[in-house]
Amino acid sequence: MRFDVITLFPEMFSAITDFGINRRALEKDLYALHCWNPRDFTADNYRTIDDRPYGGGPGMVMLPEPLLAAIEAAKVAQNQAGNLAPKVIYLSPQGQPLDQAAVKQLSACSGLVLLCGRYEGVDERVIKHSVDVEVSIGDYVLSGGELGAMVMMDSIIRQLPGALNHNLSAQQDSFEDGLLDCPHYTRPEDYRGMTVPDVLLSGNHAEIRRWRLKQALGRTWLRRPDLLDQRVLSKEEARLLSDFKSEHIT
Ligand SMILES: NC(=O)c1ccc(NCc2cccc(O)c2)nc1
Repeated sequence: MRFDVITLFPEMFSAITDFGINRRALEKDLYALHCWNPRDFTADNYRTIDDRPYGGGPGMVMLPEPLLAAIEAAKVAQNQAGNLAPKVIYLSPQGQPLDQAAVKQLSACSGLVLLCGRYEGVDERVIKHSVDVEVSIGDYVLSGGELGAMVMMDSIIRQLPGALNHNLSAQQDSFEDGLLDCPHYTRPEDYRGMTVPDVLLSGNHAEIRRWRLKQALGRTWLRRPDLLDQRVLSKEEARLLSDFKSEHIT
């Protein structure tokens, strides 16, 4: 996976390249990251990348020329890396909400160009001319698209084969199967009188799997019933959830 990011602040991306799973994945060549700064694609001495909005109003809008030139340069680099039609994604509050299903789809791409806006956003003609899909990481406004890009990149990198030290099929991440995650425990068995559920100490892996699935279903029912609406339950899951409900003391 090759990421080409258009950003005024390339240094921000050390937040994912320098730490943990994302750092190891970079070192293992599971992905590559190249940042392009629109300021390097300006023609004036002040390296101007924004201007006031037509129609008035507060704030500034990013100029189309430097952005389109940076996107073109990124696309050429993607082409040279063998990715002939990289998807161009614009991070904005106006985008379609990012969810795990979208993350899985995006992780199948070989190259992505991520456009990070600042100020009030980019000139609309950039979106019309060069953006394939607009994506939002949530219903709130950030100072720029960079954190959204890093959130998206982190979730995609985790999907790349070899990124997680245990294979993904065993990985019951939240949302991996459309449910919230079950509770997790580690040492000590008794922490200030709070003990670990016996089943987890039993070594009975079938029972442990059932307990974890029941807890994930129950939690999803209690905290995010909307996720259950979108999910067909197996017979076993339906039974476990109804057991959880009947045992749940409100
Ligand atoms: N929810 C998000 O994914 C998100 C993305 C970017 C962003 N800020 C830069 C920006 C970009 C475009 C328009 C705009 O109004 C603000 N804030 C939040």
